[in-house]
Amino acid sequence: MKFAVIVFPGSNCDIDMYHAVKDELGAEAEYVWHDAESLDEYDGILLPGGFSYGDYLRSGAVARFSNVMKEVVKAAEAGKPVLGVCNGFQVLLEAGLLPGAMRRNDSLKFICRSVELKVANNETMFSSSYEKNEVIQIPIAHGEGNYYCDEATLAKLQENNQIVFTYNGTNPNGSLENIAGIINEKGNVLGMMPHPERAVDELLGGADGLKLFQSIVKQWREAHVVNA
Ligand SMILES: NC(=O)CC[C@H](N)C(=O)O
Repeated sequence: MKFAVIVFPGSNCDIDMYHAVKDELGAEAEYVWHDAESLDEYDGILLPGGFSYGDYLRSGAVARFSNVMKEVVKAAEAGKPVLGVCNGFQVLLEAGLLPGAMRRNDSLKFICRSVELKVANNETMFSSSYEKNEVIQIPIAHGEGNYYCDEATLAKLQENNQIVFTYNGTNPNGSLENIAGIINEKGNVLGMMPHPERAVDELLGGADGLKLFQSIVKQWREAHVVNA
């Protein structure tokens, strides 16, 4: 399985993302610059965190117009796994690949620390290696992680089981219903504010994020590897 790690001007978690999938997971990975014309050769698309285009206007608002986003939309429509972490999640929201919007943290402060997450849905291609309601430790690092959507959208997210991760205990940013990560209706585009790529090795303080990447590969193998 080969991953593309999309790099925008201002991305700053691309190296962590690459390290997570290449070195810790043992999958193939390549950096792909924002002006790329095609993502056809990749099986999975990763949008890392950072401050794409300086977070001007709103975080993710400029990045969504970059060349590569047409290809990300194409990959999502083709059913490939697309994961957006932090700024990557914000880009997916701005691009309309996920519903809702991101507001500034209710404290109006940038928060960087480890938080507890609950795996609210473990029946997705990104979370199948976790137990249902498993509590995991994953770092956050954001100023705009206060997820918001209107009532009708929230009802739909709940009905379809699209809320994959919630904050457990303290909600660090004021997000609606403690939402930390959501998936699209089709089940192949996940956005989350916490950084699983920063929790892939006990030496880094924890490895709870690794199962997310393992889930993606597991699903891909089941779909692509033909038993002889
Ligand atoms: N780590 C990140 O991706 C930061 C995301 C975004 N720029 C914010 O502050 O909310």
